[in-house]
Amino acid sequence: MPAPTCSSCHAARAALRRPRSGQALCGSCFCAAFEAEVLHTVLAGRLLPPGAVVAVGASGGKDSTVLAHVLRELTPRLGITLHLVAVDEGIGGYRDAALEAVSSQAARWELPLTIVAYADLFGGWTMDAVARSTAGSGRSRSCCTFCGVLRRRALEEGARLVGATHIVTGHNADDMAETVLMNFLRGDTGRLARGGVLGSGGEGCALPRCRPLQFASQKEVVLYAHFRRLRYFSEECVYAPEAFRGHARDLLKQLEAARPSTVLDLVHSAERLALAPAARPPPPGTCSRCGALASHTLCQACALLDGLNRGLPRLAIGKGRRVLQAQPPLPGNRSQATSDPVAPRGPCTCEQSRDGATLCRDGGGQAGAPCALQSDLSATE
Ligand SMILES: Nc1ncnc2c1ncn2[C@@H]1O[C@H](COP(=O)(O)OP(=O)(O)OP(=O)(O)O)[C@@H](O)[C@H]1O
Repeated sequence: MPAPTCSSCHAARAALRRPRSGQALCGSCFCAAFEAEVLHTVLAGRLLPPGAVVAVGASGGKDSTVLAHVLRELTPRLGITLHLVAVDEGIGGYRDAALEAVSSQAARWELPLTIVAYADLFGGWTMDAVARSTAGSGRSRSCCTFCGVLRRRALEEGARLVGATHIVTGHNADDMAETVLMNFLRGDTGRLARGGVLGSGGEGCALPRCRPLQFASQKEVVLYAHFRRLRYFSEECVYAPEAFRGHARDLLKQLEAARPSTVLDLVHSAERLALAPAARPPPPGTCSRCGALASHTLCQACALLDGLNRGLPRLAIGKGRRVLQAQPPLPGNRSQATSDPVAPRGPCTCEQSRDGATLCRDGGGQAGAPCALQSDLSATE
């Protein structure tokens, strides 16, 4: 049976049925509709005002490739300037190839590109070093936690470096739905409360950031890249298989098979979610070390770096963080981002007391008190 005619231009043969509406469209009408929807998201949400200098978080993957391309198409309508900012996390066998993809995109599209590296920003720490430090081997389940927090900080630093007024990332509807599901599964009400908003207005000293592809499904992002013939890097990060996100993704796929609107329904649920007053997180303050927005004394990035530099990497995750906050600060400065490289310390040396309770010599606990590192490890495994 021949393909139906495009229901928009009524001239070309339809090349796809839109997953969300079932509408039969040709490739160019689909791309035009996709771009119009992103434009609507940006304008309706007042995400990027005319004159904005926008740092696009460019990973070389499909989402940020599509985001950069669409925004470049929309630049005349929006009156914005684009600058690609790529973060080199220091992940051997993965990021180098992705950065090559970003560099060739920047050259092809004639967009300025700036690359910032964890090693330079975070006192010598690369993600491979963090992974070795957290697990004693090359892999760790908490890698994505560290990487997510540090990448957010690195993107902020990179955006400031290029004089950006706004940051955009390529998170799509599927990414958002996974995050909502994960926050539900973890009972993380604080993140649930923030999860649905299209972007942050730049509280504290942070630059405003937003996700213009938040309502675009992953399938449509891939279709757009296909019809626009965009080349991108598609390998999975070497640490991703260990992440909890993978379980949320699998669950979402099953739910979507039974109910195709699951992804967008979850995104919209998060938008409308209102927490009971007692469950609302306290208003954030500022990090005592770097001045970034923080719900504790230290922001997440400074707390993680502090834990790493003390040789107690997991102390900054979960309950151990409270113990870490009580520690006198290590000599450091703004986010420790520009501090001299600090050699990673060895693992905590705990000992067993006579009554069998674990005592800690440098795990952050008081003499004779249970080791905070030990209890934190069990909380996060
Ligand atoms: N190394 C990086 N440098 C700059 N921005 C990044 C980097 N990694 C991720 N981002 C930004 O964060 C967004 C979400 O990244 P994440 O890896 O969680 O999802 P993804 O679906 O794989 O995205 P992508 O397909 O763009 O790689 C990306 O679209 C990009 O905008």
